[in-house]
Amino acid sequence: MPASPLPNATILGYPRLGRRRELKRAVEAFWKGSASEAELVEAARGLRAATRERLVELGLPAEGAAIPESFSFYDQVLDATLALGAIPARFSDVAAAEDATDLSVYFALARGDERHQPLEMTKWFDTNYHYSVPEIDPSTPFAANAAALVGQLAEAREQGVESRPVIVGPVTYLLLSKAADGAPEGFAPIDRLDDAVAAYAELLRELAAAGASWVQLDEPALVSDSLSVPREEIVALVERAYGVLGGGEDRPAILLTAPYGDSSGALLRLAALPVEAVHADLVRGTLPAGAFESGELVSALHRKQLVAGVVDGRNIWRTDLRVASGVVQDLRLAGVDAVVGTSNSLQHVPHDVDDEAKLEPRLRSWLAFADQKVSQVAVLARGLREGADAIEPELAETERVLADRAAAPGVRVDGVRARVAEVSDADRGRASEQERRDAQRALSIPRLATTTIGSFPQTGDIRKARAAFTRGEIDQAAYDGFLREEIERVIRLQEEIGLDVLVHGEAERNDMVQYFAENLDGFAVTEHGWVQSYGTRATRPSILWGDVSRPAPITVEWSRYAQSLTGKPVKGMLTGPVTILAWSFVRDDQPLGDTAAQVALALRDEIDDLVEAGIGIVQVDEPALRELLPLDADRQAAYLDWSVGSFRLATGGAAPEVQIHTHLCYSEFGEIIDAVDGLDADVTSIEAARSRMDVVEPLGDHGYSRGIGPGVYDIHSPRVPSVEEQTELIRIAASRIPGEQLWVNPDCGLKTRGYEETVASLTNLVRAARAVREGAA
Ligand code: MET
Ligand SMILES: [Zn+2]
Repeated sequence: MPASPLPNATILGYPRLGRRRELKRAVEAFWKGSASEAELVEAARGLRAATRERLVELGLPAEGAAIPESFSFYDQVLDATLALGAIPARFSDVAAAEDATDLSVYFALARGDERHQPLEMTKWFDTNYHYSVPEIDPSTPFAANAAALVGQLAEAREQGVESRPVIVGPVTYLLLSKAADGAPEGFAPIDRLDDAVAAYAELLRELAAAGASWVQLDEPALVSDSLSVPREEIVALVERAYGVLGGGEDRPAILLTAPYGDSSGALLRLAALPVEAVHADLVRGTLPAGAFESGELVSALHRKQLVAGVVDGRNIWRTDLRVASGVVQDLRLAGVDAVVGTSNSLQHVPHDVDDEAKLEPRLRSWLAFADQKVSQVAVLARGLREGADAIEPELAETERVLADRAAAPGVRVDGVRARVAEVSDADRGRASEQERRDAQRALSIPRLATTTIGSFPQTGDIRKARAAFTRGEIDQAAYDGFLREEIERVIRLQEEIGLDVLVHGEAERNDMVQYFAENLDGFAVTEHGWVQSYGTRATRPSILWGDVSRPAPITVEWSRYAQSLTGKPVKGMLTGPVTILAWSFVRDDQPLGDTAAQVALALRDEIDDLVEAGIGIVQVDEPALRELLPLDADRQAAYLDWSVGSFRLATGGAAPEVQIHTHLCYSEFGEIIDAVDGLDADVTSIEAARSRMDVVEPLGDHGYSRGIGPGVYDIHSPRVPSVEEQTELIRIAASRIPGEQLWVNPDCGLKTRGYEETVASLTNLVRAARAVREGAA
């Protein structure tokens, strides 16, 4: 300290799995034992080197800490746990083992072993990325371990790059932690803030000693109203923590970031902290109202840098460079030392549009994946250095591309728009609950009816057949024949097990969103557009680029076939509009609600056709309803309005005798219970086994009157829950919810499970339901 300022271009982070998911393969080989730890470490080093080289090639300076060290073997919150030495006591035997290495402890926490449950995983802010939840109690150790970060710095230096270590900041870290089992009543991890900050201070000292000029501390907690502590208090906690960290002598310069939302309410206070740079997400957020014009912001930022997150790290569209350039030029003109940056880490977008040779070139020209976004940052930064005129050709070019996008066929389809315009409130309402209950008696569904959530195990055979079909090795008829056999097998199996409401098993779907994207107009799918979901897992979100419509029925033939095989009711199975949007990259040129309504109408037609084909029960999954809830409380009401509205629009055409189910797979339910009620589904299944039915209580209190299926079988592990265990859970639920409303089902779909454990678990589930039904066990 004082360090030289950051160069005027940076990003907050970069995808970690590698362009071809090399890290996934390396880590999984290590887990399987087919690669040594040394080989894994070497692979990771190679990936990090490739990333740095690529970032320099794309225009980030190699000097001055513009390049973040955002690599992770598994998860950035887990990285922080290791860097802080905050190993939960229940893993102390692992850490003490003679042959323990940092990496073996790391993966034990991530994945568990025979004797240890892994750390829980949960969603990171409003993304579909999952982090490993730290477990903190009053005696959790905090002892800095900077080895990994220091190693990366040295590696970078050898490569001729001065990089910037990135760590989740102390306030966010603790607010995302949970109290370890056995922690005293009333204890909250954030109570340990001072201890954690001391460890961070030590980390910073070690980094400084290793030559780090800058460090990035991420505090997305600053933008969230969904944490256990109100936002106002979070800002105060950040002030307390950074007051201490900033006061430290031997430390790198600090860049404090606030990604994923609007920190404008706190920015003036953040600017007053003893840090050298603050970041603001200027895609989702704004600058503090009035403070810019009044000069307040400029004086608050005196001798500090502002990293202006003007390039969207959550989406794959080309940035409107003219608008972004305007924002950063205004800052510069006002006297702010602005650095062009991304709104958040690019870990949520795929690598490179140029890898997508099969995408329609016109669509491709509208897109920017991580690499294109880095180039855009570099262009904007040049505009700051040389003046906006210097980048006029680039500004004009994006303008041309955006205009092309706006006018391209399929982006606005008159018929689709006319239909949305005609939607009225009546389309979003069904018959009264009572009327529906009466009409649905004809379905003859027993009390405590047993069912599953939809998917059955996706076996190697299914994946092989799909791959062969995709490669053109088998034709449509052969593939369809294979799927029919699979459906028949799954139906017979469910009959044998004795389930009451059957499913066709979803063997035809590679993914519950992509399958619909492939069958609806307005979507495109990518070849290499992988985005990390957790650990080594990645998904390939589809791109929703145009007006959405359904050229032909999608699921109807499979459901009709399944129903033709059995006298028991077969549930039709659809993914809901909110989830389709949440797990795709969605056009940014109109409100999400407008797009959701188009998807809803397509699904509405699908439900009509299913009913026409003799399907009496249709499930519309909305597992992402909670995920998409805005972090900002002010935006939540509007969100709930369009999200619930789109579900109701999708299902509102169903006659009273059609039973509509929905499924949500998370248990923090309290926050959106009104929304779930608002969906007005006849039956809702939710995850509940892991929390031992905790979710049922708020429902009971709420006077929830429709059907509810709290999961009694945790499908996240291969463990087979016994009859007794499941009986107990059903009993707990039945003590809080009238038996007529209760359904018995697993927590979620079975696609990731094997057949052996699935059959055993479902057999036990059916026995448990019977036992409670008969009051005999
Ligand atoms: C993530 S929710 C999954 C629901 C889907 N119907 C399935 O069973 O797989
Ligand atoms: Zn689910």
